[in-house]
Amino acid sequence: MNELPKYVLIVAGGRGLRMGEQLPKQFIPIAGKPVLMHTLDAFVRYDASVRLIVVLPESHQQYWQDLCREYNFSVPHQIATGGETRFHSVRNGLKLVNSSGLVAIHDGVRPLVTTDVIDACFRAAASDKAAIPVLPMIDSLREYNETGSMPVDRTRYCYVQTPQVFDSATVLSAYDVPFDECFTDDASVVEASGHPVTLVAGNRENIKITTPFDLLIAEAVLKGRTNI
Ligand SMILES: Nc1ccn([C@@H]2O[C@H](COP(=O)(O)OP(=O)(O)OP(=O)(O)O)[C@@H](O)[C@H]2O)c(=O)n1
Ligand SMILES: C[C@](O)(CO)[C@H](O)COP(=O)(O)O
Repeated sequence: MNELPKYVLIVAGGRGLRMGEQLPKQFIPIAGKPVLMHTLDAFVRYDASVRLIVVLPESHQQYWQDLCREYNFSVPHQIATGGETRFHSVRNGLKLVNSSGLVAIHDGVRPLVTTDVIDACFRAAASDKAAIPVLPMIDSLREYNETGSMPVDRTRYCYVQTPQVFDSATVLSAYDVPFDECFTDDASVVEASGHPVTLVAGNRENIKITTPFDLLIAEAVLKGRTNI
């Protein structure tokens, strides 16, 4: 892969309402440190030269600085301020991308992302300009209709994960638009700008911590990993 600068934009500007805790989930400690520190560590393990940008709620920026001191967390990173939705948080973070290169956008609450998945996404984006990790559906699927519901062909659908990696010019111009409710991830923004997105294999461990159950799973997986 040619050595373009690699930016990693970690979005952690949300409030974690579905977790039902006062403290936003990205700051909750699991397996010895806050979720967000595990996430940053995963990217540094992949490549220590990545340029990290972390998007945080304005209300918790001092809190994060205090946490970094408390945990002696010294991974270099820039801070951007979160917005009303994930889209707005990403857009704020992208303002700190100041040279051409590749930009990975990753949920701060996906701390179990593996080096293999990060590498596969960067490699695919280096050739295709836009790449995202996906997983096949495991369970049977049904679709609601007017009369009830009906089974659908699960092979036509997939789960979408992060990191979603893009050529910087492609993602910067894609995000220069007003917010649309259809923008549930970065791939949807880039595709709306007319650029196709390449799908690469994700990893089942790479869950997004959303509910208290996810926190238990994430902690168990982290504790089970022997190499960190
Ligand atoms: N305004 C927002 C909303 C979300 N995110 C981030 O986007 C990621 C995925 O979003 P989600 O899991 O939906 O997080 P929250 O919005 O915090 O959760 P909830 O929807 O339960 O409130 C998280 O790392 C979250 O911090 C963000 O940076 N800014
Ligand atoms: C970006 C994402 O992680 C892809 O699965 C997801 O869209 C994040 O937000 P959501 O609110 O949980 O859909």
